Amino acid sequence: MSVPAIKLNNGVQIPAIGLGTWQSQPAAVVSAVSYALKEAGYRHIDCAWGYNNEKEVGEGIRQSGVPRSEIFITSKVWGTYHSRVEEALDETLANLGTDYLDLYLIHWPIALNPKGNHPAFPTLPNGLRDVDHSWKLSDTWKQMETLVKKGKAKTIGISNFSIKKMEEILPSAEIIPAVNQLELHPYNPQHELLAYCRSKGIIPQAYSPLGSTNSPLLKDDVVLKIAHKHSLQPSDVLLGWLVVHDIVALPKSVTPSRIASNLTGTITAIGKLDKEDIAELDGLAASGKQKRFIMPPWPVELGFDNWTAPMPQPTAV
Ligand SMILES: NC(=O)C1=CN([C@@H]2O[C@H](COP(=O)(O)OP(=O)(O)OC[C@H]3O[C@@H](n4cnc5c(N)ncnc54)[C@H](OP(=O)(O)O)[C@@H]3O)[C@@H](O)[C@H]2O)C=CC1
Ligand SMILES: O=C[C@H](O)[C@@H](O)[C@@H](O)[C@H](O)C(=O)O
Repeated sequence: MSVPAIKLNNGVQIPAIGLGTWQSQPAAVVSAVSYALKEAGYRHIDCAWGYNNEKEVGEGIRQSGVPRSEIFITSKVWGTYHSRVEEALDETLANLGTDYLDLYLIHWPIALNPKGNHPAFPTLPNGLRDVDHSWKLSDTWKQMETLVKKGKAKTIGISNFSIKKMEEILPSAEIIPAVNQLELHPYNPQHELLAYCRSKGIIPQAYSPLGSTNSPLLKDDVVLKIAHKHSLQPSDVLLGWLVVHDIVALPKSVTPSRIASNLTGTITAIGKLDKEDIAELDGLAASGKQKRFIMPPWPVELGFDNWTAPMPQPTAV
């Protein structure tokens, strides 16, 4: 079985399907990663310092016995480390037990106070996340670029960047981000943002491709109809739709049968989905189903369409 790959703007090939690890419990993620690599044929794992399970992901990689050189590993720098990106990467490399990453991303375009009241989620007395409003994103990107020069990250990219946020780093960037990891699925296709990414040579990666926790998109009537038409599973339809669009899909699972089918089913779906299916899925959000599932309470304007998360209200003084 050969997993399709997508060529990035630096010539590196990225496997189009990767295993997500957010909210995978530490014990479960060891076996999920090991199973994905050794038994199911995955060669791409998506991690983050902020997931608090990178040591266990590293253990899963070791237990798989698959050589490091065959695996594409992504991680992400968390907001409290925007002023010390190399320190964050060094922690991630130590956690994973490797000396380089294939891809390193800025997790969110928001710097958090590194000296705040929590190492990952510092808050102000009013309960809002403690954002460093004076920090320039272009300075975070400069630090990312040095990691490529040092060989610690083969490729660098961004995550959760709207057009507005990309425009804060692109004018001074020496290296154009290779990817932008975004919430992408038929309920949140972000057509305009993707067109902008493509125009800059930035490949989109889809997080929460099944709708995140408990995979709500698997129950969508159109997805079920298309699955039935081609004798596919709904997950195959959702993941296949992404890969057909040259979008990297990152389904998370700790369940062996799902880990396996998310790879094999996607490959089958790529060959079966027809133009009509793709067009119907492309238009689902516009038909009234637009929905985002991941909207952390950032107390800043991110510049995304359809971002309806309520801002926490500061307490009155
Ligand atoms: N950059 C960012 O800010 C973000 C990045 N991500 C990345 O994207 C990955 C995927 O997104 P995530 O939000 O985890 O959600 P997903 O859309 O991948 O959905 C995960 C859920 O779907 C279930 N599931 C997986 N496969 C199947 C299947 N074939 N049939 C039925 N249920 C299934 C999982 O259950 P179970 O595990 O129990 O099998 C889990 O409950 C993350 O793990 C992370 O790596 C995610 C969010 C934000
Ligand atoms: O990658 C996964 C997500 O971005 C996750 O890290 C955030 O949503 C985080 O839980 C938050 O509350 O900000």
